[in-house]
Amino acid sequence: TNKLQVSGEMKRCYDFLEMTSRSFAAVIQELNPKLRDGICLFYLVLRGLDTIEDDMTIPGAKKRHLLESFHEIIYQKGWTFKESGPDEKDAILLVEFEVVIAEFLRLPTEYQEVIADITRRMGAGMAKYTRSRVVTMDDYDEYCHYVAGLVGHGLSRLFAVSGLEDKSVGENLELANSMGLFLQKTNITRDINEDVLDGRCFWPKAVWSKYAENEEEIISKRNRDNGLCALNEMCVNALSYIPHVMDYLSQIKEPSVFRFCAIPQVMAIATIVLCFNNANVLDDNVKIRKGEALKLISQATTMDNVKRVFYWYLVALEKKNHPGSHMYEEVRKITDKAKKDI
Ligand SMILES: CC(C)(C)CN1C(=O)[C@@H](CC(=O)N[C@@H](CC(=O)O)C(=O)O)O[C@H](c2cccc3ccccc23)c2cc(Cl)ccc21
Repeated sequence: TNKLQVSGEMKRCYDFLEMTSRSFAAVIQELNPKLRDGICLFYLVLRGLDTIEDDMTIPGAKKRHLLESFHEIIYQKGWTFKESGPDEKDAILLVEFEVVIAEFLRLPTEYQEVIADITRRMGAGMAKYTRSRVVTMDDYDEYCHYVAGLVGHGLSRLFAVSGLEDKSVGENLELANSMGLFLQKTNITRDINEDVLDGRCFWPKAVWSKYAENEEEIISKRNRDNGLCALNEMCVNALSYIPHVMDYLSQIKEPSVFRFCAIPQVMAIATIVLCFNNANVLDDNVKIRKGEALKLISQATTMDNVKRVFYWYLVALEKKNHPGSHMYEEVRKITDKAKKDI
């Protein structure tokens, strides 16, 4: 990455990228120059939204106003926000957000319009969910659409606008949505212990209320068998996006765009298979080992390799799926179908 060619402010933006998510920052920096800055800035704008959404010290009305107007804030030179709670890990990004805005305003107008449109729709969706909980399965799909599906929409439109991918990639937004939902639903399923201990819960009440009286009971040791039933239902729900993920990745041609898209997906399949029927998820924040992650990153280079990775993990899932484990039949259907298709 010849950083020397970027402006001082853009250099600072890449510093923020590395602060927020080191491993993924490297993948963004390896993107084709036509997309590198645009996606770095898109990522930072989304991280700015996320930092506001996550900050429990911002009063409800003020938070909703910030979320709903963030798509206009990104056009306001000099805007900064110094009121983040002390625990917000990315607070520095909002303090120095004017740097992101200055560079955003230097992007081609077409890129700005995609980023602003997604920011507007995501901010409105996040604002809606500051008031209501995720109750029904439709709420679950809608919330994940707002915070992750729309990212797929925006990225696919940027890929098309850059000319590096076919126009159709920016039009088939159902597949793009599924790319985001697979990642987000995997994260939500994995993070239940951390979220419940933080007083939050993104698992739909429609699932957990069959097995627990309240959110704390999902992870309690005395309710373990029921907690595992809920966990397995959450895993099966996330696994349902795999066919769409395969179809989406099959249409991506530019190598750096393929890796950018494939790396999070191979991490997600490994994570969701690790979570299935795994009581540790209810007690801890389980993560795939660093060595396994590095191996996955090295594999996420071609469609054939990605198919092999998914196939391998679905065979591993089949091995974990014992008669008597909850969702046994549904998992059988997924693994049998995948063994035919992949
Ligand atoms: C919520 C989320 C899944 C959309 C977050 N999200 C991702 O998870 C990142 C990966 C990431 O940040 N990994 C972190 C791990 C972590 O923080 O959990 C890492 O350090 O490796 O990838 C996604 C992402 C990348 C490529 C294609 C996508 C298509 C649709 C939706 C999202 C897509 C992402 C792309 C952009 Cl532009 C912005 C955000 C994301």
